[in-house]
Amino acid sequence: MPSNETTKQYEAAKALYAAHGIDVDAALKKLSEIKISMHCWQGDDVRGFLNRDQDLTGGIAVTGNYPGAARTPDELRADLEKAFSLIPGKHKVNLHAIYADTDEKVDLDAIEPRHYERWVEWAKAQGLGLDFNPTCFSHENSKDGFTLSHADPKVRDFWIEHCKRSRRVGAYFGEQLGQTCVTNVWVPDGFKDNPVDRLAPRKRLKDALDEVFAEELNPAHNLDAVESKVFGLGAEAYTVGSHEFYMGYGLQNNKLICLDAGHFHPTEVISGKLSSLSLFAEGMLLHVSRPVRWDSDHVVILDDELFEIGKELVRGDLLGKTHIGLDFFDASINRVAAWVIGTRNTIKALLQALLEPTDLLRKAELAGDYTSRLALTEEFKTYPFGAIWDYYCESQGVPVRERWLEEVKSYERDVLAARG
Ligand SMILES: C[C@H](O)[C@H](O)[C@@H](O)C(=O)CO
Ligand SMILES: [Mn+2]
Repeated sequence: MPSNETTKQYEAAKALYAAHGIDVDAALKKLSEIKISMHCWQGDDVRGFLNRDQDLTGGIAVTGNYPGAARTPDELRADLEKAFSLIPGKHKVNLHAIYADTDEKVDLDAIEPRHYERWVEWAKAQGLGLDFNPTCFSHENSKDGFTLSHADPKVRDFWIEHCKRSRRVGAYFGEQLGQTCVTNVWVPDGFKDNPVDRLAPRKRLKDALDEVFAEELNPAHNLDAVESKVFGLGAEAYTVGSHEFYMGYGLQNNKLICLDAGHFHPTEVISGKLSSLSLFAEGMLLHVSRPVRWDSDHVVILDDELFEIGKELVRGDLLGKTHIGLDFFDASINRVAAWVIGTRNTIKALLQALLEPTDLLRKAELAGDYTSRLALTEEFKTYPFGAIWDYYCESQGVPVRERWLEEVKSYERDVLAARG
């Protein structure tokens, strides 16, 4: 229950919003229904448990050596639980295939739902949903930078098999948990230098995806997404799975189109793409991230783009067809804190958007009153949103403001420090 002081501040703030016709209680109810898919790989620097001897490849990089990374599935789950205890709402965990929790030595082309059973049992007990991703990197068969579009059919088949099996794991999650799992395919395939033939790898990728998606799965259990990228480390000149490629593929094949905030040119933003995609796509998956000069996967902060993403989703009523996931990995700070900061910020941006008097602003815009549009959007930025956020946190039983940091610090002292 929120304290008297928090409630007092909330009531005062609520009256200001109500003056513009905003129902704050309804906004909070809506917010509590939005699930954020928190990516497991922030907890251990994208290592996973299947190929721990392999270096991270695929043109992505984690920098930093902050102590306390999870080394086992139990440690990772304990860290996730800690993070969720500091984040309001009930959410999802996004797993990569390499996070299988099994005593068997299993390769990626042999994974089965049973290798993820412990994750399902845990998710059930925690009331969480699960999402999934085939891991097409950090493996012997991806060492030359190509997977599903590989010119060698043997290598290609390995990855096709892995992706097919990943979808079945996704369907198993959805069926077991009663919440649709989004299985997202991202491959790092690309050339460091200018290719002669841009078409052939794309043709191979298209055909490989057709094979991967050939099996019909119950959409209530599993939805497929495809994720593009402009470039990766070591694949600077050409990426097979470009935005145009996957937009075309997704539209033609009714797949969710995944937009990762770090996968576009530095001045290009994903918020601006949502309205267009919503008119044509089956749905969208977001990888909310923060590129700093490149796809650096910094922890998400409350910046203009995050607010804009929230506003686009709310103003366009796109929450029903958009799955919100996070994708960042920073090993230079406490990893539990990284999750808490990024996830709380994403929820805050959605709350800001839900508290906007959109109808009023839309009327001003339609009437050509751009002066009011600008004046009001600027004034609403400093409305007492913090008081609403504090009330929401307390009513959801999680710490207000920076109080969560103390809990992370003591977890670091009591649990993470022992890991070295
Ligand atoms: C772990 C990766 O970040 C993830 O699979 C993918 O979504 C990506 O964004 C690669 O750059
Ligand atoms: Mn991503």
